[in-house]
Amino acid sequence: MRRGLSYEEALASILDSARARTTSPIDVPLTSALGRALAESVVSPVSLPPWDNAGMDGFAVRRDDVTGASPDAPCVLSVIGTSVAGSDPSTLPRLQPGSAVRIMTGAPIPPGADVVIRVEDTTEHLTPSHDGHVRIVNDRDAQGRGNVRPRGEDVTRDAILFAPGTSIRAAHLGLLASVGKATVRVYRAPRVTVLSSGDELVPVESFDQVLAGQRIVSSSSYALPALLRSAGAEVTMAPLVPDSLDAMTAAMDAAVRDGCDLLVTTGGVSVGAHDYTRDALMALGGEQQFWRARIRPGGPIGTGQVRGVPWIGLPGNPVSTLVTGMLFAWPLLRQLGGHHTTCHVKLPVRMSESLETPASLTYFLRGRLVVAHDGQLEASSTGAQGSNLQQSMAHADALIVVPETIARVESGMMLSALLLPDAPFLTTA
Ligand SMILES: Nc1nc2c(c(=O)[nH]1)N[C@H]1C(S)=C(S)[C@@H](COP(=O)(O)OP(=O)(O)OC[C@H]3O[C@@H](n4cnc5c(N)ncnc54)[C@H](O)[C@@H]3O)O[C@H]1N2
Ligand code: MOO
Repeated sequence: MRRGLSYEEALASILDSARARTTSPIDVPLTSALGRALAESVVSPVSLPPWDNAGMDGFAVRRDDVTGASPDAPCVLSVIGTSVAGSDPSTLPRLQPGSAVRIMTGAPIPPGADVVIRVEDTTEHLTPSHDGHVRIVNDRDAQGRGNVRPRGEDVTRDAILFAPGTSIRAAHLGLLASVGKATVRVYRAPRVTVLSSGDELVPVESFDQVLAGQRIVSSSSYALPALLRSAGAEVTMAPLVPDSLDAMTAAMDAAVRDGCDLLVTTGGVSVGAHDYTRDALMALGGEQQFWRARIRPGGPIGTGQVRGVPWIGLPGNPVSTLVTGMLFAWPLLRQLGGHHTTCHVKLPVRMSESLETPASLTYFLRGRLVVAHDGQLEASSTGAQGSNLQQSMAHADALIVVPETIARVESGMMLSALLLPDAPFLTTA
């Protein structure tokens, strides 16, 4: 019997049920916009560059004057002015035949000029003359564009520069600044509250109880918020919840009352006598959307909504929590935050080892990636893969996706891998 949804069905179900739920647009100063998604179309009121300008330091000249110049037959022009970055283009002299204007990179091209000869191709470079003339000894810059960067080459005035849903990265900040966006309309960061349950769990500050042999640290209270923040979310980690229906119900109720865009629970979602999460959802009048997916780790994942707030119940084993947090909560938070792109980076990888995998389940193998000698990305498992083994995740760069149809991975087989959102740099074999 097939238990639960496939990975693809589960992801589609989670994203589809929250399509209309992007956070509200807010205006923020440009410097606070990094990592957010645009909630407006950005139209540029200016052309960039704003004027035809030089791509090299040198001399603005007329193409006809300099064509044919060589060390044996230098072209001698009289220098009638200088254009520096910041010069007012309307005050520059017009080039007549036989004249040149000294020019710096980025400075406006004077009228009449159509080529910039780099300074290295003049005798000015090594032996500056003081007779008001420049000697051009090479005409290679007179070919093609002639080191002239045309007005509007980068950005056309009145054109749409970015569409809503664009994720704002470093380069976007630069362009937004260049077109005058001191304030940007973005989707507010989605707020997610994380509730972790389990009588055995303590915060790291209570490590004495771990040493006394009675408790374990709630590692997911540290790992999961970090992962979810990498999706652009504001994460509130609620106090640890004891294993009781009343405690879980009260904690979920408080989280939703306090206001959040997504409620994530960890643990208590399987079939144990103390697994109260789904009962608490029901006690609050919530709805379960699905429970269980045909994946490992993370099979007992549950989703639904409580008082209109989407809920994802991540299984408690710490690796299952992180894997399902990455596979399902991360893309949902991207979508809630208005990002057009919600998926992880998917890379083709060649397996460098053979291993058995569970049949009829999509298996997310924690993998290390290296660039092999032939330039291909090569993947291997990080070792023992139990969903309680945190090292399997800590040493991973990616989740290698082994589809339901594959029961044995052979060395050399091509698979795809989802890069962890905070993956370290890839090494070379
Ligand atoms: N009879 C069955 N037993 C289990 C099944 C099943 O289908 N039938 N599924 C197994 C799978 S798969 C998983 S995953 C777990 C999920 O169980 P829960 O979500 O109910 O999680 P808990 O029972 O609360 O905890 C499981 C495990 O993880 C540790 N844990 C929990 N929270 C944390 C935390 N915040 N930080 C660190 N470690 C945590 C907890 O101590 C348990 O060891 O169920 C299997 N069982
Ligand atoms: O969800 Mo479980 O991860 O297979 O231990």
